[in-house]
Amino acid sequence: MQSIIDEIARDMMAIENKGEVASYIPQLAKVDPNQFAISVALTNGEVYQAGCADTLFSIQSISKVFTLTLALGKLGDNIWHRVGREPSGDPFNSIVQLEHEHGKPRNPFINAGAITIADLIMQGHAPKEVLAEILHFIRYVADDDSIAIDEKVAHSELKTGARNASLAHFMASFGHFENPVEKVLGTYFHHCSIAMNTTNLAKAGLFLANNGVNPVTGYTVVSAQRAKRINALMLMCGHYDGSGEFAFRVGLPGKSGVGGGILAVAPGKASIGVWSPGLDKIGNSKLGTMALELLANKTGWSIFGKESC
Ligand SMILES: NC(=O)CC[C@H](N)C(=O)O
Repeated sequence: MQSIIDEIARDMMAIENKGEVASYIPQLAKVDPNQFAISVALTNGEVYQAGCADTLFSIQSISKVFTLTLALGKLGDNIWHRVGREPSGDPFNSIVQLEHEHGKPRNPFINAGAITIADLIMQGHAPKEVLAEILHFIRYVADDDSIAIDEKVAHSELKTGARNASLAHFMASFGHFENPVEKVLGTYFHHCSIAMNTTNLAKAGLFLANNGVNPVTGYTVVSAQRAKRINALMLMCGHYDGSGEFAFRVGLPGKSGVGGGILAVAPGKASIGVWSPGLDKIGNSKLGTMALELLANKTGWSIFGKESC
């Protein structure tokens, strides 16, 4: 495994066009695109890393996997009254479907869906308390108590978050929100601004690769059924309108973020964190996707089968 990912990291660093860093969040626009990291946590507890795997980056929408897991823990299947589980086929910040579908977002991973999930997990509590809970959960699954919110990114998002604010107010106009819109947005912007490295991410996803159980501690994080369902949502919706392309090329459940990270799950085998800040046109990490495609091909981990037998 070490030689496979060393080779992938070398190949990625040699590519000249590394994509464009997200510019609509000014703090993310400052990140050097010339960086790549990959970490692979196997279900037997071994962890492998290559590139700048200790460098922290903004996990952005990858945080939606953890907030969805928390929401399911608190409310179970009741969340599906407020959010759907179908791919949207639209960009992550799109508003068009919301009017037709009466303020019910297509899935928990587009922005409207994740803002709804933030409203659901708040249950009348202050953003500070909910964020402490989200952080506590992520630190627990990643086994790293130093994981924290990058306040600069959170403020940068807050200042330029007109689109997300529009989505939230539009949904609130249907009478769906249980908490004040500004507080829900504050919670959402802050959980998107959590900083992690690829090894944190790989470890944090292990429970999804191992039927809901963290294979290192032996603790059950979620039921096997829930892990399977979260993986299904990641496969179908985790890359927005690029989810089909990601399934076609990589063939693993995955969740991307505009910070350039991707968490991918190879059920029964491994959890993988990759990061490279340059994005493709859809807003998914360009080199991150390429690296996962190479890894899936070299290991035969695609859930759809191997390239050759
Ligand atoms: N795709 C993403 O990572 C988007 C998350 C970002 N915080 C936003 O709301 O726009």
